[in-house]
Amino acid sequence: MGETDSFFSNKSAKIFVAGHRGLVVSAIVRKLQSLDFTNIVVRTHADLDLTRQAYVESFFAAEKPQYVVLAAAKVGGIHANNTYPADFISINLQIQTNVIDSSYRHGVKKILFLGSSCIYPKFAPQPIPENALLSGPLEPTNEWYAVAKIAGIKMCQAYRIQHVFDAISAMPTNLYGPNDNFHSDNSHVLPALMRRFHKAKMEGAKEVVVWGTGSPLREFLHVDDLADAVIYLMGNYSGLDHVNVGSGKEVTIKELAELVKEVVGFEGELIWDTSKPDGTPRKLMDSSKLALLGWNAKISLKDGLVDTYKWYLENVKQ
Ligand SMILES: NC(=O)C1=CN([C@@H]2O[C@H](COP(=O)(O)OP(=O)(O)OC[C@H]3O[C@@H](n4cnc5c(N)ncnc54)[C@H](OP(=O)(O)O)[C@@H]3O)[C@@H](O)[C@H]2O)C=CC1
Ligand SMILES: C[C@H]1O[C@H](OP(=O)(O)OP(=O)(O)OC[C@H]2O[C@@H](n3cnc4c(=O)[nH]c(N)nc43)[C@H](O)[C@@H]2O)[C@@H](O)[C@@H](O)C1=O
Repeated sequence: MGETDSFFSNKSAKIFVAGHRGLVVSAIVRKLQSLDFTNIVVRTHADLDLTRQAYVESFFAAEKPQYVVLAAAKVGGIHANNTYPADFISINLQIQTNVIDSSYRHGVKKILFLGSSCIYPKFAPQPIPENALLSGPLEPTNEWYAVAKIAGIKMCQAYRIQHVFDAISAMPTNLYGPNDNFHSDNSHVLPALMRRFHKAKMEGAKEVVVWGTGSPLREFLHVDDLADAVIYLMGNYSGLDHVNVGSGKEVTIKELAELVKEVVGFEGELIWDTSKPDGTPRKLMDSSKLALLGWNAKISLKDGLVDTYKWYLENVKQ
């Protein structure tokens, strides 16, 4: 354990990337393929339900992956988190417990667990350092998901301490890009607004409704940058503590809405629905630990939005 260069030296090592149709996993698979990794194992949710411990055990016994990236999860925006708290806590606890434990039991050399910036207290110091974890109350709209993710970090740490198992955790900020979830209500803000502005443009609507006050600040990272960071950490980090992964740039939701509106080419007005929750007021992460390890984000929000809208037009049924 602690040997960090072997990941890049064996391009035929078997890597299980859990959650393969998702935003993050599809980007990680693209990144691994671009680096000539040849033995990437994926399973659809229908083929392998990761909440079922016996199925997960059988899968690991049969496939014996050498590396695991765990990005399968129950994921959604502020409305989904607030509406389905039981799903967000129970599904995520089950998936991560099954996958981390089976990885250890079946001799996986290294696992990376993906958490989220929502693990931090609602009023954490800004930018948020890794050691702000468990220093205050969570944001109520996503505390169930956050508690599951915090348990994932602690499980990786506990297995490292007790079993000398190379389990690391990365905490991404709000992500976006190709293969995002563009659902009208359950998605995150960026794909939700892209879809709503596009629909309004096509229908010649004069107004688009945006949730909340527009004042919360969010940090966005393109999923290709996140995939690059994840692979970088697989090859260059083997520590007990989790690592923040952000772009270092934040915008208000109002600024984001104006930018998405411009990229999509919608020319009407924004109407703010203040009956909808704002969520946490600000969550800019301090990603200096990752910068010290040698990694920084490359894709600007404007370029990332243009790329994502192009993908949306080519791939999402209008
Ligand atoms: N998107 C974001 O802004 C952020 C995401 N993250 C984290 O990144 C990771 C990936 O998120 P993201 O790609 O956005 O999410 P997606 O919803 O796009 O992808 C998650 C994937 O997990 C699969 N999955 C869910 N439940 C199960 C299950 N029981 N068995 C097998 N597969 C399952 C989903 O399949 P299906 O759709 O069929 O259920 C889906 O393919 C998650 O850990 C998330 O917490 C962290 C910070 C921000
Ligand atoms: C990644 C992260 O994602 C979630 O937390 P969140 O950052 O609050 O995410 P969000 O993208 O849903 O909202 C951001 C802001 O945007 C506003 N907003 C405006 N209009 C729409 C809109 O149409 N849809 C949505 N979803 N939000 C909107 C919304 O009111 C809020 O102020 C959690 O799942 C959390 O667990 C998590 O990990």
